Amino acid sequence: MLESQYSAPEFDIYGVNRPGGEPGDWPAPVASAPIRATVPLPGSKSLTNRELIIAALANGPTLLRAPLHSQDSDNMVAALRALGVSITEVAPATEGGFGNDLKIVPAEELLGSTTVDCGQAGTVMRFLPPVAALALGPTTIDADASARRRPMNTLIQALRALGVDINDDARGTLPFTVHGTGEVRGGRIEIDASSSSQFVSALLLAGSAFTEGVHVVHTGERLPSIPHIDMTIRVLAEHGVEVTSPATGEWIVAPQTIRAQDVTIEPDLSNAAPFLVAAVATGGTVSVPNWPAETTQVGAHLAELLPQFGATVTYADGVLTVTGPDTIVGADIDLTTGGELAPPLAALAALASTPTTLTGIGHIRHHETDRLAALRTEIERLGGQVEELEDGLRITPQPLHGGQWLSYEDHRMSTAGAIIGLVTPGVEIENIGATAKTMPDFPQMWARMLAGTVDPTRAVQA
Ligand SMILES: O=C(O)C1=C[C@@H](OP(=O)(O)O)[C@@H](O)[C@H](O)C1
Ligand SMILES: C=C(OP(=O)(O)O)C(=O)O
Repeated sequence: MLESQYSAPEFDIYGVNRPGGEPGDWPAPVASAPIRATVPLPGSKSLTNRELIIAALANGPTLLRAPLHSQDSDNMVAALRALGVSITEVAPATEGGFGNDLKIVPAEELLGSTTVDCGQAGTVMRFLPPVAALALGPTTIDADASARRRPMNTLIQALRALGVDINDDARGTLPFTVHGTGEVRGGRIEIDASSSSQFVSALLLAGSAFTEGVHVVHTGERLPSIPHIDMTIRVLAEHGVEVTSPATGEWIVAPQTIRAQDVTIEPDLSNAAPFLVAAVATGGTVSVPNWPAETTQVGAHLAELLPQFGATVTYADGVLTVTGPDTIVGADIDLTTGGELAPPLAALAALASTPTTLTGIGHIRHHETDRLAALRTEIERLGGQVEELEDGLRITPQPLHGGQWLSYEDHRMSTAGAIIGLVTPGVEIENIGATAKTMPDFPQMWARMLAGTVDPTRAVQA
């Protein structure tokens, strides 16, 4: 296993643990007043890992500006390097405060005979195997123990049907070995992507490099996270790759060249959620700069979702601002398109004055953890009332009390606990380090938000 540079902080940044927690837990800071802060955010995980895959398959070098640097992106970088892609860090022309740019030079020939560690990253475990199939030699793909439960069978069966030789243990999960021959036949394939949109994205991202291209037909009853498929299509289009969709749930990519092109990664709008929700939870105001006017990121839906809880949202000059209400109200929301927003919204719902129902999110049982069970368990442990539905949660607000909040090695569980802790004294987050998956600086960013300060190096970019 590769060692990531990111790990849990050795001690909490506030120095002491409060009663109710275990040594090493992170005492969630309580907001002593409504939060007022501007919070710049690091790059999008979903865009960074798509652009890395595309750059690796492109017809020349690429400069990725303002990419995310976190466990998920590190695992993607390491995986592509293991296949022979050159990825180097270069100092950014404009200091954005979130680390170096990345220069990617595709391999003359992708080579397997290697092992890849996906860590916890769904985008690596789904997007990398089709690329490994294009490499010459075997690539063994594995992940953290906690991620070995995530569904992979749809991709394994799809790649086999497209002509790829895969050695697995028939459990439909990692680890498995892709025996790459340097080419993939491709063609038409029917898949059931109801457990993750990432299966569709994975086939489309690499499909233009398959000999016959790829024609994906989704046969399942439901398809979650459609904005993430739209993101894949948009990013491919920006590199000259046309994806056509002759019918709903059907996509065709003809064999074609991926044009190398330098890109700037947008801030991660899903990671904006805990900060914007903090404004709602405390009746304060939080602004996020560099918010794109137009984007395929599902986090942009927060601008319509948060007003349903009573918040006011404004957008001007590239800055999104959320102001909390005097009284948070509950909402009934179908989150089929944005399941990754469920943890922060569930945390907010637990602080509302009336019940909330979140539906369309049965598939988030297959995220970093079973998020429906994890949210119910942890909110209930603090005194809340949550009913687990087949495809969602019904949250009935109750007075909450402090106590330990387990993270299940899930970054969005850690940040959901931090939200509740803002207004509930004594919440102790077990494993705040789980946030390193997509936001290694989360504890520091949270502290800066509470202090209302903005790091001048991270001010709004021109
Ligand atoms: O393609 C992507 O970048 C993602 C797709 C979604 O996955 P699911 O379709 O499995 O929900 C999302 O939840 C995940 O955080 C990122
Ligand atoms: C589901 C998520 O991640 P992944 O990319 O690992 O699927 C997430 O970030 O909420």
